[in-house]
Amino acid sequence: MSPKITFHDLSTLDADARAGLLKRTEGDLGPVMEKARPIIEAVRDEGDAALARFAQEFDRAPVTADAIAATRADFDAAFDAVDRDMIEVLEFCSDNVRRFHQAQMPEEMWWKEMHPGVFAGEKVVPIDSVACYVPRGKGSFPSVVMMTTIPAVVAGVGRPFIVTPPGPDGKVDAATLVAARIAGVEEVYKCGGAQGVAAVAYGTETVPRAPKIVGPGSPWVVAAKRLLADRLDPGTPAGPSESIILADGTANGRVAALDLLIESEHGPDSSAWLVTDSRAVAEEAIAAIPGYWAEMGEERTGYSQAVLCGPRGGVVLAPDMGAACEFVNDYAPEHLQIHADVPHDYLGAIRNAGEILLGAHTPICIGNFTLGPNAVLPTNMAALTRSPLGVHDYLKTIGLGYVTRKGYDLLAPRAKRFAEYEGFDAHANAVSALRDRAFGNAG
Ligand SMILES: NC(=O)c1ccc[n+]([C@@H]2O[C@H](COP(=O)([O-])OP(=O)(O)OC[C@H]3O[C@@H](n4cnc5c(N)ncnc54)[C@H](O)[C@@H]3O)[C@@H](O)[C@H]2O)c1
Ligand SMILES: N[C@H](CO)Cc1c[nH]c[nH+]1
Ligand SMILES: [Zn+2]
Repeated sequence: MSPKITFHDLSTLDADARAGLLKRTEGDLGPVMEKARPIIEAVRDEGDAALARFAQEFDRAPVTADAIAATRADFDAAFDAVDRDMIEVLEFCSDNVRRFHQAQMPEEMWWKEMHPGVFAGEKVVPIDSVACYVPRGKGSFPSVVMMTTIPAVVAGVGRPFIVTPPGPDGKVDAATLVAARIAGVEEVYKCGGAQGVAAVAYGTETVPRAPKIVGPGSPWVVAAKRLLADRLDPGTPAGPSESIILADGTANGRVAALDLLIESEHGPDSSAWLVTDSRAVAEEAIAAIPGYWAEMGEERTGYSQAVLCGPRGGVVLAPDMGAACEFVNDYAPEHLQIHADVPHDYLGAIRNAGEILLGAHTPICIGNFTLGPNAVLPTNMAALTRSPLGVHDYLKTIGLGYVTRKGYDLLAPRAKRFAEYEGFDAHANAVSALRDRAFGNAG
């Protein structure tokens, strides 16, 4: 018999119980942080030797300290190992991801004439290097290679590279290497988890140090990013996957249930909710789920049941769609899909989500793999303030200014007045008569 799917009627919950539904596993990383600390210190002190030891211990992978980098031969062998149809899929999807991110690129430089002779603007520059974390614990993720490396290449990052756990054969997942070569990135290092993040933060004999790491990961990765945030930019927080399927009374509960299962199968630490104002849709979805579990493998079913029958997933019945949308906004899910005859009607009401996928023909897996927009999205409520991974994560802007003599005459007296108010003598002097004298002008 299938375990009981979690069900909450929002109209019966008090504020504390409602707030409890918003919680993710990332909110409680204390024990993982404690265990990640010595792993980080070992990598800092011992470099590649520690990476090899942790690969053997945590990944059961026979990796040695002199073989942390994937070789050209590994890449070539990967193209032989991956089926031709999968390579075609990787090429097709990579092309969509590339075209989306090319469209996202800002102008290299812009100027605005604020007043006659007063010019202000910005120059956009790629960062020098970046590490792309590609998970490999409860699956392999060539899609994450596409989502992290392609925007880096489009943005023009000088040295993008990949860190990823080795498999039990001591090798990098073959499709990960194929996706990397398609993206134009041929530097891949076999280190994952907290030790992979530490390798990037400190550098080892083999792994180059980088100022930034992007990409999703397990709590080990998230914890290490937090612990090392003063040494490297940890990018958008992207932890265990999470989703909300928002459905109104026009939705087909059986199809909504199929889509609810998508992100529930990532791991027992994921979160996945169906939120609807229709008791009929809720009941139809709950009735359909056991049949879908029967079509899944044992491991994925176990993860999905842990999520949908536990405290971080299931079905939420809202009194109306206004309340349902407000629940979504408070939750700020990584992935949101809207099941409704006219899904666009709800677009205006949603303020907080990593992505909004509209309609029953846009399931989250299409966004994960094939659509083009980035699927590395903010988790754990970071969507309240953060955006999906994109070219902007690999770019920085530098402010620009240029003032002619005519413009100077307009700005200088006001700068002087400001400097006097803030009490900065040199600031004031630099825009006083002293400047004219320094130029050698009379007066
Ligand atoms: N937000 C996104 O865009 C996105 C995309 C894909 C996956 N994800 C999420 O990323 C996560 C991937 O997790 P994963 O486990 O599959 O891969 P992972 O590579 O992130 O984590 C596996 C690594 O964790 C370390 N580890 C595991 N157990 C350990 C232990 N007991 N002690 C020390 N280290 C340990 C090991 O180094 C191992 O290689 C999932 O939670 C998934 O939901 C998110
Ligand atoms: N759902 C993940 C982001 O949360 C992306 C992904 C990759 N593979 C499967 N799913
Ligand atoms: Zn997914």
